[in-house]
Amino acid sequence: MASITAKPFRLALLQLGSLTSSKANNISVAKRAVEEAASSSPKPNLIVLPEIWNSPYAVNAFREYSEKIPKIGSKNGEVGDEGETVKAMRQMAINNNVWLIGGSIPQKDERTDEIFNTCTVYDPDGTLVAIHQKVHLFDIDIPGKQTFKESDTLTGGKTLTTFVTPFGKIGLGICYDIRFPEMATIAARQGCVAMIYPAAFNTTTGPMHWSLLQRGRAIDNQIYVAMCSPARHPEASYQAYGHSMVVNPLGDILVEAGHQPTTVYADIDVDLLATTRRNLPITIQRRFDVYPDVAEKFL
Ligand SMILES: NC(=O)CCC(=O)C(=O)O
Repeated sequence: MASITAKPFRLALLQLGSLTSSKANNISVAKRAVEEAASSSPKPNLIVLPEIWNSPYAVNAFREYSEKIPKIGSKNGEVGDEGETVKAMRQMAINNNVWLIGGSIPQKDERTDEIFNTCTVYDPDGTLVAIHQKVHLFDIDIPGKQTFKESDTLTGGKTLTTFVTPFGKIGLGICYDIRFPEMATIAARQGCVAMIYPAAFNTTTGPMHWSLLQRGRAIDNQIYVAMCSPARHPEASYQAYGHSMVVNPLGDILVEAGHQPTTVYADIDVDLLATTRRNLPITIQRRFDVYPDVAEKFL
């Protein structure tokens, strides 16, 4: 297990409301919410947007709203042909001097013509520091309740994603990815202090599993877990659950939104990781002689 190096930090989850079919509107909504969160006191270090916030969450919309995303390491002003949402997110990070997990947006790979559900992360200089393409596509059919098939238009990503900040290493997943516990376990064993998932559960699966999944991932791995959802929108074809949430390594819910537009904040106390791991020493009691270390090939 990699050791954890981290400092206390403050997290803000933006549960955006007033999202429409206008990308320009959605960018303005996000920009305002980032400004408001960044000007709150104490100022958050890391701000998170929800899943697919610049486009309707609908399989037939993803291609139309998709954008080109430049390479990791690309800097502000260096890239001429990046999409308008990426440009806007860089500016949000720079203008507010914060780290920004840009939720997710539909990404077009111009080389292969594939569309991905993609999260980008920016440092306070606007440098693109991480890209996570949703690995597990949300294909479910609960008759009479919830049917969705991302794979109709999206392609699944093939890599796991972590990034390093001055306050610690963070693991990324997107929504349905949380149902696959290996991702969080690998991130924890690579030294991540938190797994953060831009997300959009719905009114069927949200009440069933939203909170349990986060608490489970947190307790199993003794890390912080956060999910950031859009607010519910009565006119949308997909009813997002809301309830943006942060859970600590003991599985306690630190903060939970309702379903209305709001921003929730949580202070990440890194000492609690060490205390939890000392008091419940599962990280040093694993029996890799009985089962292999799932993280080994990624370390
Ligand atoms: N956008 C998603 O991946 C939704 C996942 C979801 O609702 C679930 O229950 O899992």
